[in-house]
Amino acid sequence: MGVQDNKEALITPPLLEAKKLFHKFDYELFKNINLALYKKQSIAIIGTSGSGKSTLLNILSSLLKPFEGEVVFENKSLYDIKQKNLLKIRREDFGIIFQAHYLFRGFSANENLDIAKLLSNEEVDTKLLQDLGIAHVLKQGVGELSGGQQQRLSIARVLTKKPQIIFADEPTGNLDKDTANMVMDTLFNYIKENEAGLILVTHENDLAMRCDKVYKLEDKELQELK
Ligand SMILES: Nc1ncnc2c1ncn2[C@@H]1O[C@H](COP(=O)(O)OP(=O)(O)OP(=O)(O)O)[C@@H](O)[C@H]1O
Repeated sequence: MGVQDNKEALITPPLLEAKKLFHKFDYELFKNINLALYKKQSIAIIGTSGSGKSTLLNILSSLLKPFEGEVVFENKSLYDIKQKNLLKIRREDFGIIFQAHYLFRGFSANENLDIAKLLSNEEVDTKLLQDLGIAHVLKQGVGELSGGQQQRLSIARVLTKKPQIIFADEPTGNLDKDTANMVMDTLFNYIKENEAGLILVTHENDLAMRCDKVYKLEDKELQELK
């Protein structure tokens, strides 16, 4: 964050806030997790395999309820929001990009984007498709696309609905380094242009370091690295 952004952070409430999150399965996974995401800000979470990064992202994105603590969106705890409204937030405000992308395989790339267009009343941004390097494959069936092209199509679909917060779990996992950087550029541009925020889970330290803030999930707690 620049000086100007820091000033802004002081007067603008966070887009999303995690307060004292504690989660366990058969054993304690993490505790005392606090973080705040502001508009135009990107946060990376790194950590060894099994440290609980995906679980934390599931909690932050409302898909999983923590054992203790709360996630606050627009000044309200997610757990005080009625189910119907929570579904609306998930559909409209949260853009969730996971490793396994849920594209409709019997349909073309274009038809997959039409679905996002219909659900959100937003137009598909052709520049976005060019930036992601998939503008030329729109007529092809999803099954004919490479894994990396499918991944980028699923990112385009999520961005088309213009979410306020992008939650991305290894969004560049199938991509070579240059393409991964291109996808990250697109995500960074998106959050700046749309005053949105990004929370990224990744194994790639280089990609993480491109974010404004970097945390490591280690010894069951979030350590701030940047
Ligand atoms: N629903 C569940 N029930 C029980 N244990 C679970 C569940 N989900 C995850 N775990 C366990 O919690 C631990 C953390 O998993 P998680 O996927 O959050 O880690 P991660 O840091 O994202 O790992 P990776 O980098 O390998 O994807 C793992 O030991 C996993 O087996």
